[in-house]
Amino acid sequence: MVIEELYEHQQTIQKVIETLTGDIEYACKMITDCIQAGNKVLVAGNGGSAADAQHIAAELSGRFVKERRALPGIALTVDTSALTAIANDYGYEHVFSRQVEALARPGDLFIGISTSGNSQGILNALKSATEIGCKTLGLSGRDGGKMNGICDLNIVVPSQVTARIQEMHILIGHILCKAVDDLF
Ligand SMILES: O=C(CO)[C@@H](O)[C@H](O)[C@H](O)[C@H](O)COP(=O)(O)O
Ligand SMILES: [Zn+2]
Repeated sequence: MVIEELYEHQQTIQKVIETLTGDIEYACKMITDCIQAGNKVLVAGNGGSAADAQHIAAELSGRFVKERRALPGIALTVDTSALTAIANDYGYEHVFSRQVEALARPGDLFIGISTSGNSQGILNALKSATEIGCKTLGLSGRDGGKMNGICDLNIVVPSQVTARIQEMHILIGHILCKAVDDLF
């Protein structure tokens, strides 16, 4: 079992190298352009992707590798009062979009993470972010789901396996953070 899991990860990373290098380079430009212009990065996802959202945001406000100034990254998964109130009063599918409407400004970058590309809360947040005038980056998998066509860029990890998709998402997240480090 162990070697099969490791090989599956290796095969997925090989496919990412072959098919997504250009997309990842473009995403690096999206995040560096955003921060360089004085705007902020908002990130959201569910379950394992919530952890990824927090991980990426923390690399910005804290640090990734290099010693540099604090940079504006916010995960929309951490305020349990906002999450529970919005879910309770409006429905779970609004937990991220409502926070986007409260916090996002034109020029900000919203990163929505969903391995299926179909989680309604992420889809709603991408739509709200677009309406506000944010740039939108999707990190998805499988066939990209409904995130196709509603993001400025939807990076679709070529795998059907949630775990492998998540592993590629955090790798891509770290590459985005490296691009930011290289600039600041
Ligand atoms: O981490 C895992 C599975 O590896 C789970 O917690 C997973 O993230 C959850 O089932 C999510 O609700 C899946 O949502 P999504 O990736 O399709 O948007
Ligand atoms: Zn997981």
